Amino acid sequence: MEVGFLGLGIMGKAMSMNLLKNGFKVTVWNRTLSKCNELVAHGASVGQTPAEVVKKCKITIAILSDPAAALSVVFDKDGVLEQICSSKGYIDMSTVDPGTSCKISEAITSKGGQFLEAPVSGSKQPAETGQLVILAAGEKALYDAAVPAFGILGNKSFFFGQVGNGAKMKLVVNMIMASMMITFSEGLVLADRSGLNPHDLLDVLDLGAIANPMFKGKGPAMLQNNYSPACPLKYAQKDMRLALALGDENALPMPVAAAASEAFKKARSMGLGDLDFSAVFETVKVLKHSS
Ligand SMILES: NC(=O)C1=CN([C@@H]2O[C@H](COP(=O)(O)OP(=O)(O)OC[C@H]3O[C@@H](n4cnc5c(N)ncnc54)[C@H](OP(=O)(O)O)[C@@H]3O)[C@@H](O)[C@H]2O)C=CC1
Ligand SMILES: O=CCCC(=O)O
Repeated sequence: MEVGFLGLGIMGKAMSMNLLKNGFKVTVWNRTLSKCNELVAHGASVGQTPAEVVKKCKITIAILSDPAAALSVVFDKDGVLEQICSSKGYIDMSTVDPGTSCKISEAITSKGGQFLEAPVSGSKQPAETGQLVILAAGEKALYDAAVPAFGILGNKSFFFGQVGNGAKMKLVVNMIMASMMITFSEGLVLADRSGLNPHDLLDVLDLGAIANPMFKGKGPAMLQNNYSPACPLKYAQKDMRLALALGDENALPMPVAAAASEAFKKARSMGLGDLDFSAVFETVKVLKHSS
C-alpha cells in the first residue's frame, strides 16, 4: 500500500519510518525538505509539495505543529486541496481544535475527497515503537481503509464518529496530562523543601494508586534538570489553550486547568518552549524559591 506523509517532526519522522519498515511505500514531504533525507535513505520517495504527494497517493497522512500549520498545508498554494478528489483520502493526525478539523473536513469533502482526523495519544517513544493510541473521527470508510496503517502506528485505534470528536478527546486527555504535570512538579518541590528525598517520593508514587507512566518516565529526568524534548512544551501550552477554549464553548469552569495553563505560558516566556513539557517544573521551582 502506498501512503503520503506530510510533516517529519518528532512524531512524523518516527511514524513514517515505522510505515516504511513495515512494508508500506511512503512518499514524504516536509516544509524543510532536507528533513526528508533520512527517510529517503530508508526507501521513501519525496514529493516537492503537499499537492504532489496527494496527486501520487490514494491516502495522505499529516502530522503538523498546530492549527495554523494544519490549515496552511491544506489551503495554501501547492497544498492538499489542489489535488484532492473523489478517489483520495486525507488523514490529519495533528493536535488541533475541533473548528480547525471541521474547516479542513468541509474543504476536502467539498472536492469529493474523504477526511479523517486522527490525533494521537503517546509521545516520541510510542511513535518509534508503534504504540500510539489513535483517536479518529470522520469518514468511517477512510478509517477502515487506514486500519492496516493504524495497526503499524499504534496499539489501539478508536473511532469516535463525527469530525471534531477526535480533536475533543485529544484535548481533554492533554488537559488532564498537563494539569497532572503541574501537580507532580509541586509535589516534587514540596517534598524537597520539606526535607524529604524527592527520589523517595517517586518510589512511593510508583507503588500506589496514582502510579502512571508519565511520573515514572519523566520524574527521574526532571530531578536531573533533563528536559530533552519528547513532547515540546510549546505544544502542551497550545493544547491547554485549545482545551480552555473548548471549556469556554461549553461554559465549563476549569480553574485547575486555567492555573496550569498559566504555568505553561510562564514557561514559554522563560524560553523553555522547545524543551520537553516537563520543563514546566522550572516555573514551580522559581515560584517556590521567590515565596
Ligand atoms: N511530540 C509529541 O510528544 C506529540 C505531539 N503531538 C502533536 O503532533 C503534532 C506534531 O508534533 P511534533 O512532531 O512533536 O512537532 P515538531 O515540532 O517536531 O514538528 C512539527 C512539524 O510541523 C511542520 N510545520 C510547522 N509549521 C508549518 C507550516 N506553517 N507549514 C508546514 N509545515 C509546518 C514542521 O516542519 P519544519 O520541519 O519545516 O519545521 C514539522 O514537520 C503537534 O500537533 C503536536 O501537538 C501529539 C502527540 C505527541
Ligand atoms: O501531545 C502530546 C502527548 C504526549 C503523550 O501522550 O505522552
